[in-house]
Amino acid sequence: MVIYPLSASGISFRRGLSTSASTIYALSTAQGRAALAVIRISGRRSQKILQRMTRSSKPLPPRTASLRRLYAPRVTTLAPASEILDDALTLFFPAPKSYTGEDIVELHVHGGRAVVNAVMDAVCAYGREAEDANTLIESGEVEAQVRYANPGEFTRRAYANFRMDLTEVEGVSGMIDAETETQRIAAISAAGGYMRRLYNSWQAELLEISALMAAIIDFSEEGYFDKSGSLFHDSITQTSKLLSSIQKHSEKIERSEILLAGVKLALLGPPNAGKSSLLNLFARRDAAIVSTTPGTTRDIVEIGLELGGYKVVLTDTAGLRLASTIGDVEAEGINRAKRASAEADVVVAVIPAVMEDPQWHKVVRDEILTLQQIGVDPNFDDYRMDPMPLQGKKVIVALNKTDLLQDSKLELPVLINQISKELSISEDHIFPISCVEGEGIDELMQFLVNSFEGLADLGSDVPIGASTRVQEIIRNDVVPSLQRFLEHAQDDDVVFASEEIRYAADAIGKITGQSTEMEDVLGVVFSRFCVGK
Ligand SMILES: Nc1nc2c(c(=O)[nH]1)N(C=O)[C@@H](CNc1ccc(C(=O)N[C@@H](CCC(=O)O)C(=O)O)cc1)CN2
Repeated sequence: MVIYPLSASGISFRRGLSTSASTIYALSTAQGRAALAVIRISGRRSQKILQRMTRSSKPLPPRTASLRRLYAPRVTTLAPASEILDDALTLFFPAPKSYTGEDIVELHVHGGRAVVNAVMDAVCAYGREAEDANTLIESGEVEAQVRYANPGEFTRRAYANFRMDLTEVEGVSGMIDAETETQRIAAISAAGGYMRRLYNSWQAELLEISALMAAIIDFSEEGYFDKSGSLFHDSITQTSKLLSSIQKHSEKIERSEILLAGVKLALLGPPNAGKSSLLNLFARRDAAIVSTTPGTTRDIVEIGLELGGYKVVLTDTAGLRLASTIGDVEAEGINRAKRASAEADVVVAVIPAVMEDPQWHKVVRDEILTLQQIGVDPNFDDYRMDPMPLQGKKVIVALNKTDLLQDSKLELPVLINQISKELSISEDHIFPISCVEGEGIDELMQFLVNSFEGLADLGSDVPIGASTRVQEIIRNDVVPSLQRFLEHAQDDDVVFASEEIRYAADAIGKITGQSTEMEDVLGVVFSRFCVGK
């Protein structure tokens, strides 16, 4: 039997070999004054450190919170009372049932800077006491140490000890970085093992197909299998099905991306229309300079905010004006404004209900009409939500300063109708607002939130977060190799086809951080075909 090496990539993660001599500790909560702080210790010496620190010889009850007094090492030169460090809630998780798979101790202390520093100094000092060194020399280890953890080292140990795969590791960092509700939901699917299970199931299926292919190759001469046989046919069907679900998954990741990176929302409009005031209302803070002098916003102000659970990157742009009436600096600002609007997912055109300069529409109208015609990336077509009479950009009008109208009941319908016609924007997409009085802001925001939902268009699916690493492996390795499999299979090229399956399985192994072994393939072959018989 020909055995093809699976891990051609040669990646080695040295997993399972992590009987690290060092015990690590770190402040797991944020730096700085706080009500509480959690100090985590992981490694063989953690229990010993805790016993000494609490001056207790009793082993701690596993996985149970207990209130203990923490003492400084006796070396202190200060008054005896200073030996008391803090009263802390302590936890002990014995290996292997812990986050890292090693013994873990958690100290929940008061969150003052001096408390944290003193407790951490004590952890280090107790950990380095000579007695331990003797035990370690006996056990044949030289370099046992207690030291402050490197970034991500607890999770790295969790991975090394097979407590997590790489998608879960990435999920954990996603949980920590999540700023919005959607980002959190996207991260929990990875952190909670959903991606691991999904990718492992793909890999298991590929190994099964690989086993089929190996059997076809090995026994074809003996007449048990042939290329026209049903097994070969089955493997092609199975692979095409798998390929299509992998492609669907990949599209879902791309759609989720807009939620994760943020919807790009641009504010556009003539000078002094109230764009910055609207931005401030959105951001609920004074983020942009609000001034009544036209042309204040010469540059682009970018603000990240959360609207209805969506991350939004909002750009306030320079007011559009006629190029002949402005200076170079402002002209550059206007160019940037145009670029920002062209790149935006949604554009809010802010137009004052009472026009100071009737020339506004020459510029704004042209700009908005151009935006509507800007072709969007064809890949984004399916995410575009509604059947708006717009070709390209989604443009919404905020008709501002309605408080300045003499008789808004009478004037507004006329204005809305006029703008709708001039800009070929549906009346439903024109929102009368007053930034000064806060009128109509909620309705506008609600509409925006609804359109964000349309942009990501995940249906009933939850957003999934996948790292660029994962996306690239799926896009550049897994999908192409399965496509090549189908091509080779079409040409009855069983050997080449079978190599592609193994390549795809190996690529998925790269995603989860576990490399596939030929043993797995053999295991499946034996269980399915009773080869030795
Ligand atoms: N105090 C505290 N809170 C925390 C954490 C932590 O480490 N400490 N976490 C850190 O990220 C998260 C929880 N994650 C954890 C994941 C696994 C285990 C653990 O002990 N796992 C064992 C036992 C599981 C069980 O009880 O059945 C295991 O998997 O074998 C603990 C925390 C969030 N909150």
